[in-house]
Amino acid sequence: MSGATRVLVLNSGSSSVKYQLIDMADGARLASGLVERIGERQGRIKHEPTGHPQRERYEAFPDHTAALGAVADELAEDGLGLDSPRLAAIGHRAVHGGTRFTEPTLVTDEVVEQLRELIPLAPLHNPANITGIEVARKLRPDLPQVAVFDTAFHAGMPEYAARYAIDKATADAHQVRRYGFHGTSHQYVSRRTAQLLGASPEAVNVIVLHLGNGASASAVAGGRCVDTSMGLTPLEGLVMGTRSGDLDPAVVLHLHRVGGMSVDEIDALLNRRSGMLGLCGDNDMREIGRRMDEGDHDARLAFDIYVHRLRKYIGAYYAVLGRVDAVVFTAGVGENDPAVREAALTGMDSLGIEVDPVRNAVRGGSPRLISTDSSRVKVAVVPTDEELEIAQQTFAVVRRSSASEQP
Ligand SMILES: Nc1ncnc2c1ncn2[C@@H]1O[C@H](COP(=O)(O)OP(=O)(O)O)[C@@H](O)[C@H]1O
Ligand SMILES: CC(=O)OP(=O)(O)O
Ligand SMILES: [Mg+2]
Repeated sequence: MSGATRVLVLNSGSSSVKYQLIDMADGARLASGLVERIGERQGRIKHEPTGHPQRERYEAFPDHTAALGAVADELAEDGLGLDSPRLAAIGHRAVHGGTRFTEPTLVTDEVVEQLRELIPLAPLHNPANITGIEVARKLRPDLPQVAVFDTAFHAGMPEYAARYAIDKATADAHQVRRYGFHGTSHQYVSRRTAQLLGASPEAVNVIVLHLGNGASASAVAGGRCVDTSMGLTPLEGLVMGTRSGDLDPAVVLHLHRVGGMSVDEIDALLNRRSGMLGLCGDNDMREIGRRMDEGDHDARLAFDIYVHRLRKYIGAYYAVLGRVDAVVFTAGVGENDPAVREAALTGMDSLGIEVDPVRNAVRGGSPRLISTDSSRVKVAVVPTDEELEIAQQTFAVVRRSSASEQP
């Protein structure tokens, strides 16, 4: 591996692939990009070679194999192709690791098989992750591939937070427990927040609100996750773009028994046609904001439901942590939507949380405080970087395994 210090990270989602090529010798990002709308009539690839103009192309990517082929071609065009001897490894986001995977893991046939077995618990995510791994292994069979799991950061949650209050034997027989997701983001953002506060991660308690298409909250005490809002699958918790989040489990039984819906229909309803999309017909918060400005009632109500759920989790995790040093917003909505941030925290002065409206309105791409100077609890916006975190964890695995191979 001598001289090979670059890591390619692939974050394969249900209809997109995000990627970054990072040189771990100096942390330099050499290229990054995004393939969107895979499987649709027209997709898009946006490729940004660092220091050079970005390239954007519209074309159909029928599946993830085609999308990853396009990523490889774009990288090759900048002399950063997958055949480069400087590439040390490919790191993959893997969403559900079950009870088996709680650490970044070198990919083998057996690991892929286990990921396949976990598909029922992450139906929107694990299939795409597996395709990403398979394509990358075909392109560079000689290269270490590392899977970094969304569930890993939450694996150390106390058992009282991880267990559901159902019959113990049944839960154990089917590995029914709360796993939590977006862990790479919660880990990265909580650590970055500590840095922003000038403290060590061990010294701070933070509530992280990862609000993207999928959304989750976590309570992080001294660098360790003590509770998180997603559960057995990425369906529990906050209201999301297309997912319902929390509901009375009897809703499922009712829709089946009385509504006559099949289990698969209910699954599709709750995962793909609920959340903001189900409530108002749009799942993009930008569009919802525009509609609210025009006085649209459904958009307003959807926003209020979204915010109400968020406030409940903030209150709950405040109580779980006891002392909160910071509330931090991240991911697409959290980083870009001042209206959500303000609505989520308004009226919490008695909890020591005061948002500064001017700071909150400022747009920017770097970690920043948006609380007033007198706010006892700091409020921050910290852009997440799951790809950087995956690259670091991937490189650490590769270095460890090559060190252990030395005679
Ligand atoms: N400027 C913005 N204002 C409000 N919401 C935004 C803005 N930009 C992006 N978003 C929201 O972020 C979401 C995507 O977040 P992201 O973290 O990229 O999601 P994912 O990684 O789950 O695909 C979009 O669906 C949209 O709702
Ligand atoms: C786990 C999850 O919900 O991921 P995403 O937000 O990428 O959909
Ligand atoms: Mg995401």
